[in-house]
Amino acid sequence: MFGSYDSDHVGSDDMEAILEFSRVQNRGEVGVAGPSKETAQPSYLRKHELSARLSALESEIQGVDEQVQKLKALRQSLLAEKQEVLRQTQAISHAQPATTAAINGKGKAKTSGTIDYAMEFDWAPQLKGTMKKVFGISSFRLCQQGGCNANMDGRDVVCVMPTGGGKSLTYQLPALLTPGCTLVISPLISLITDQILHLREAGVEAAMLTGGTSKALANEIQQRLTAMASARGGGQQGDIKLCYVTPEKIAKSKGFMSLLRKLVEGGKLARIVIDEAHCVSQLGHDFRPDYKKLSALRQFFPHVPILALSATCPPRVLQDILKILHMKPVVDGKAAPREGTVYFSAPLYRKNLHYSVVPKPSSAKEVVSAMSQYILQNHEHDSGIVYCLTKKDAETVATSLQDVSNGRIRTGVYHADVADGQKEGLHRQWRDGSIQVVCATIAFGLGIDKGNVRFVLHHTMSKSLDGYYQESGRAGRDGQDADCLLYYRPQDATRQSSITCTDTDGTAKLHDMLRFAQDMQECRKILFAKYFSASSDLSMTSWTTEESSAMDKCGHCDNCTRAPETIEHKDVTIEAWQILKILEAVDAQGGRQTIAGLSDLARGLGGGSFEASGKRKKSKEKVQLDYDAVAGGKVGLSKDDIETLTVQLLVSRYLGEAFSSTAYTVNVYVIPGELALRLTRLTRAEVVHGNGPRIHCSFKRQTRKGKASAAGAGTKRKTAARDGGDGGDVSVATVAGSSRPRKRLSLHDPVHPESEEEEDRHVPGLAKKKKRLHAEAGKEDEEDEDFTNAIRMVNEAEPSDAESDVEDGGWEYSLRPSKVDKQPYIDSGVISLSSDSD
Ligand SMILES: Nc1ncnc2c1ncn2[C@@H]1O[C@H](COP(=O)(O)OP(=O)(O)OP(=O)(O)O)[C@@H](O)[C@H]1O
Repeated sequence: MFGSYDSDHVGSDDMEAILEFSRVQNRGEVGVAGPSKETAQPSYLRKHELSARLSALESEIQGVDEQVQKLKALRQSLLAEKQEVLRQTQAISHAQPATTAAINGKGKAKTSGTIDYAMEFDWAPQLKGTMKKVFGISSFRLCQQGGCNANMDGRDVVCVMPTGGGKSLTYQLPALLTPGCTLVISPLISLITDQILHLREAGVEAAMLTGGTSKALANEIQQRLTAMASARGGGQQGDIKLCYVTPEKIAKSKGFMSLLRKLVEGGKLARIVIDEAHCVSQLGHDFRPDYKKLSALRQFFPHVPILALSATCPPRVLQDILKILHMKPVVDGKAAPREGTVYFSAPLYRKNLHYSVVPKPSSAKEVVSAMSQYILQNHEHDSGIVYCLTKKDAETVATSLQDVSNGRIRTGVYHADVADGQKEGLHRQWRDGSIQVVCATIAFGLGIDKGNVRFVLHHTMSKSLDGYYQESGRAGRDGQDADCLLYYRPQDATRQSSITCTDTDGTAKLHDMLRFAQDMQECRKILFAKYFSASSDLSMTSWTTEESSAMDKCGHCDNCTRAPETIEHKDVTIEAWQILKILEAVDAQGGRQTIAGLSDLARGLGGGSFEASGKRKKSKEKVQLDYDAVAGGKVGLSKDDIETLTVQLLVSRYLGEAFSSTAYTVNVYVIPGELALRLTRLTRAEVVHGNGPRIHCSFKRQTRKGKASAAGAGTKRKTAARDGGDGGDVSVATVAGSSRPRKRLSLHDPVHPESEEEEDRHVPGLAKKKKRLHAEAGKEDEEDEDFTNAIRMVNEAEPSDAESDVEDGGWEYSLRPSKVDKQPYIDSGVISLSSDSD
């Protein structure tokens, strides 16, 4: 070692080092490892040695890193293989391949190599046994059996069933029969809470992890899931069979994702259920950004089956769901090849729901009396819901219903401002029957799972037909008969308009709702079918059932069973022309009219004058309307008929709306619409001679022998449908869902004089008549005052309703979008406009 030095290059430093080295050697310390080495070794040697050690270590670490990478890759592939083996094991132990199934007579193959999941499989006894034992349900409905079978077979599934159809069972039942935990992603905490409540009542181990779960409880649940993940073998006592989370948990919690990974690695994540799956798609109206992030699930856990559930899923939304969730194209659930997402859909039409639109009296008291009478006479001991427009309405209706029925109807209130504890209490009492009727805003419903709701009344119509379908759909979820009554009066159009006015899409939707409410001819089922096929590209076949095609009448809604003499369908082109002319004159003077105000003015109430103000006048002044010059006389229709016609003209664009907002209110006025000129450019004589478009409208009429009772509507329909009759007035009817005879019910349909002339006959004496008209005008002014207050109230209440009706403010539940640019969907409705003579 010493000799290896080149003496020519030895300097004084080196010499010192050499001497030092010799001294150390003499002490026999060279090569001795230990603390003294560092000081003893010459620094140049130490440098060399350390650098050699460093590179050796680095190279070793690099080698280890490479091995770690390789081992990680090996682990991943082993895990994937394990998942596949688990899946196959499950499939082999449960599903019958088509050929075997055919031999067994179960799960018969429709065509070679495909599986009919709608048939019975080997696990049928367990499915049915558990369904009965745990959920108390004896038979499957719609596509539940198919959904369960495909789920049990470890397939990816998309299941589209109407609201209340029973989608939950399609995953809850398989969750109980397969090892591991089923993860359910659901949009609302209230919905999750309700499901958990039900499952626990049924003795099922279910848990929820949401932003609202306390830290202690979340820790406990996570520990239980971790223990499940690492436990060997199949199910253990106390395993969490269903774990519900909101999409935010998946999108934002890394800890939860790593917990899921552990479950997957332990083979304990049985399936992932995505409820309200249409929320992943931006093409759907209910898009939620956090739902979109669910796409990560398939990327992270490629072998865990996914079940996507929705109440309505138009084709383009379905395609989007499949793409975002990385699911394969759909295959028919009744002839499914081994590859692909098994697809099931059930008709949207629910034949146990009996729809009626009933006239809504003009005074608030009368509305509540009508409802009370309806409930006591048709559903005295049944549970129901009354949907109201505002929180204030819900409270008032609840109190008044209880008062007017002398406490026989026990009511509760539910809206966004009700404290959580109270909501839970209400829920409990409603379920156990101590509260009979819940008066609520739209905050109540999504996820409210009470099967035996026998009636849903709408105190004010919904703001869209989607909303109405969904809200009314909360009736009869147990499949038994239930009534859906919409209390409608044209003035409610204004109340709703004041809320939806900022949104063009909202206005279009409201007009669709109004067309439905005003229609007194077309079957309600067909109206729904047409609307949904036009607004959501949903095939009409969604409304086809085993018994009838989409375009067959239901035979039991109000329009199918209406006695012909209870409506009058007539040509009202002249009256429409008059209304438009009067409005034109008002508009020319800078005046404004509400629906109610226009109706009064058209009939000559208030002395036939109107307030001219606005931009064109400096101050408010009364202008006397010259009826003969402007419109060839007053309009000879009753107040209600004019309002009905006004709404028809509104939804068919002969009239438009103008809004004027103050800090607290939005006032809604009717103005000449884009089509108004089609009529107003003509003279009265031309219209009389049949020039221009013709306008027909249906009006409710009372019969002499009996009255078209709101209270008896559902019953009458059912009797008619059963007897194959025409739904004519009957004196004895039966209660929904029973054959118990019931007394004929009284009417809440307000008396409508058909014209001033007829009114004259009923009220002899002009002075008397004038007195009454003025009194009426005064009363109506009062109503307007109330109405303005109501709008004020709406505007105060609605924003918070809208925000807090649903969790995670800003997200509002509705079934599907509607296309703004679509033309009105009703082609045979109340109004018919013919331009042949134009
Ligand atoms: N086969 C069945 N027979 C009788 N009742 C059933 C059946 N399946 C489910 N139900 C009941 O129907 C009701 C609605 O079920 P579920 O909550 O699953 O509906 P859903 O399709 O999820 O509705 P939504 O879309 O409104 O949430 C529940 O009360 C449930 O117990």
